[in-house]
Amino acid sequence: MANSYRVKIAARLRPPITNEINDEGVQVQLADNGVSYISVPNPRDVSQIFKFPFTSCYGHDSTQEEIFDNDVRPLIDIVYSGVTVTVFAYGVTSSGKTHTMQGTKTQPGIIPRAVEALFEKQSGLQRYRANFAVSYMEIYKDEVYDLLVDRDNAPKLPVRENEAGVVFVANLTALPVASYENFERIYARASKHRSVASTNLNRASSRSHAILTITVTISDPVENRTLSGKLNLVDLAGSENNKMTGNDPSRMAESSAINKSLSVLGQVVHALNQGASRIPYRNSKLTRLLQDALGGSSVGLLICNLAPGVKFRQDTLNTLNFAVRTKNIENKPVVNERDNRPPPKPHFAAVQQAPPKLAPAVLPNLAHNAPSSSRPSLAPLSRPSSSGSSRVPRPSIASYSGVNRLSQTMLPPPIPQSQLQKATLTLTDKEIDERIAKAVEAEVARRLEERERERTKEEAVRREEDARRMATGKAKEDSAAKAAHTPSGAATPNGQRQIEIDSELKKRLEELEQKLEDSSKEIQMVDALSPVSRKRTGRAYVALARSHSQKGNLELALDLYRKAETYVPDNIRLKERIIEIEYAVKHDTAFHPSPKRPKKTRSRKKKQSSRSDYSIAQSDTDSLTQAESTDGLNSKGKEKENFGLKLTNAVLLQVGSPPKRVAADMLEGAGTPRKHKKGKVSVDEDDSDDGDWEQWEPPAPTKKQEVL
Ligand SMILES: Nc1ncnc2c1ncn2[C@@H]1O[C@H](COP(=O)(O)OP(=O)(O)OP(=O)(O)O)[C@@H](O)[C@H]1O
Repeated sequence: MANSYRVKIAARLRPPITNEINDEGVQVQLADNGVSYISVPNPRDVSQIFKFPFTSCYGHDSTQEEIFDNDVRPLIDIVYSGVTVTVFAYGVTSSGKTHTMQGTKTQPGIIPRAVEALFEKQSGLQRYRANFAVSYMEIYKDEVYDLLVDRDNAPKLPVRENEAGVVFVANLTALPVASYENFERIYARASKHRSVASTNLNRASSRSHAILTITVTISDPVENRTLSGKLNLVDLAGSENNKMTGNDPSRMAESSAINKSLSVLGQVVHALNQGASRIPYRNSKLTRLLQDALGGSSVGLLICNLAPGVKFRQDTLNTLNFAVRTKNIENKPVVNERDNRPPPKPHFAAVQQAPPKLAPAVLPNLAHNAPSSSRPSLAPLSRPSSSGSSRVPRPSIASYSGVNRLSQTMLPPPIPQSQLQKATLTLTDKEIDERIAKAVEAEVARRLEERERERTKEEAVRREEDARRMATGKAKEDSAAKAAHTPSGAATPNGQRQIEIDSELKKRLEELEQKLEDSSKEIQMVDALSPVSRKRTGRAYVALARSHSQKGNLELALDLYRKAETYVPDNIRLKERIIEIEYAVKHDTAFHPSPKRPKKTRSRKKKQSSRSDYSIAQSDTDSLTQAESTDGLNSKGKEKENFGLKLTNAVLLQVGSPPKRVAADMLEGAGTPRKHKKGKVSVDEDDSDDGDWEQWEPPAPTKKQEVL
């Protein structure tokens, strides 16, 4: 669950201005416990004093700098952390809202100071880059206008909500800002567009609510991520008592709109405090646009401007009551972060990924005034290592007629839900790795279990066979008879050599099997991910299956062929082989592989060149070729008898006595050696020849190739 942060309240009492009597009706006090409060006498019983304690209370002698440094400067770092911050000035007309937010040339207010501080921070960045864009709008008589365009042509702008529930102003201008001076020019020009009129209480009374938004886009080129922070600076129009303002009909229409929107603002705050199920944000454009600051996902600071004196006492009490209710509102700030890296390829281990939630911002305790010197670095706010990025900010500013103009808002812009979900589903490399590692662990465990079962089975078969031989007492005779039937038997030097080769073959195959079983997680991971690796693993299984089929362990061979099939499910030759062995197992008949296809020229050449390196005689190779080409076609007799040996020789041609390097490669690699040049073996990365599986030669690894 996201952390909750209350809207912070600061109260500022302005000094008396021309013709105002300083009756000290409203005062800023400091309690014994160090807490400051605003004291206002009860209008009905002046002996009774109402006290309104706030974290920050500023008296009439407070300076612009003081307020900014205490309450606003700490928010600059929060903006740089990708969070939206909203500062709004609230109070009766002429209470000093515009003075506090905008200020004057000699006494600049929060807006120019904040922008200056944003640029200051930008100049100190090293690894990161920060870009700014400004938009400025006013809500006049409940209509939104763009203050960055010529006022005469400014159309009413619609307030919309995207599928993610984000409220935005369509077609609002966003101008990139390169420097503070650049901003000053834009802001000065735009401020002239704001609706201002003279009233009895204020000769330059704002007739609208003004919302200035600075969007700060912070890019991290190393991690290829973007943070998008926003600073909304809101100068509300003041509530008005038409009797006091002496408004004419046209001012009264404005006043009515102002009072209505402020009344809805009060209702929203009240509903939030009551925990109401429906918050009336939609009842005015002001509250719709401030939705994120009130019970939403931004950090809020409300500055209550107070006018001095008994004359404004009731307005002051209204303002302070509003402030008291507002300070109970809880927001859940989130970090607006975008991951710009290309989305990872879909992977079986990532398929089940649950959509990550918005990353809540972990903010410093804003209830305390942070000293200006203790400003944190670029990303001062610890963000939970969420599995995905949080709200996706609006895309970069598009250029239009020399002015960057697009859907811009004080809040993030519309984003198609599908796009939003895609962005939030993105996994980090680390998460993918973890998932893969888990999946591989499970796969390795499964294989080991399977292998154990096979071993037990094999053991049982061997014991059964031994027992049978012991029982008949013919074990020796059988052995002798077998030797007698073998053309290159043990009695001859060739026979002795054959036994050595057989034993070497057995050893190497066992090693190969063992390597298959004991493959490291990373290798298994590549197997799982790469089609080439799958093919190679399939081939390794085929080689093992074949060696077992040669030994007569057809059931085990069948199992291995089936395993191979899981890696290469589309291999027709393999499917045929499985059917053949299944038939042989089912009907308890000898296994006769179907005839081999004629070899390709390239393959024959390669074979021949390899042969010269091997210690097996050319005649053996020839007899193998002959046997392979006629298997299943010749009469079963003699051919059948020699079948096992010939196939054994076939394997020996591949595994038996190759040059040292090839032999080592064969036991370690899973690719297919293609060319032998100056004693080196190279491997085609992607072997598209799926058909001739029985011709598989154990491979040599490339640099990046996995080792089985
Ligand atoms: N702290 C202050 N120090 C000196 N003068 C101030 C201060 N605050 C406000 N004033 C002055 O009081 C007058 C009214 O202030 P301002 O226009 O800022 O009020 P406002 O709340 O914005 O009014 P409105 O809602 O009508 O726009 C201005 O002349 C302004 O210069």
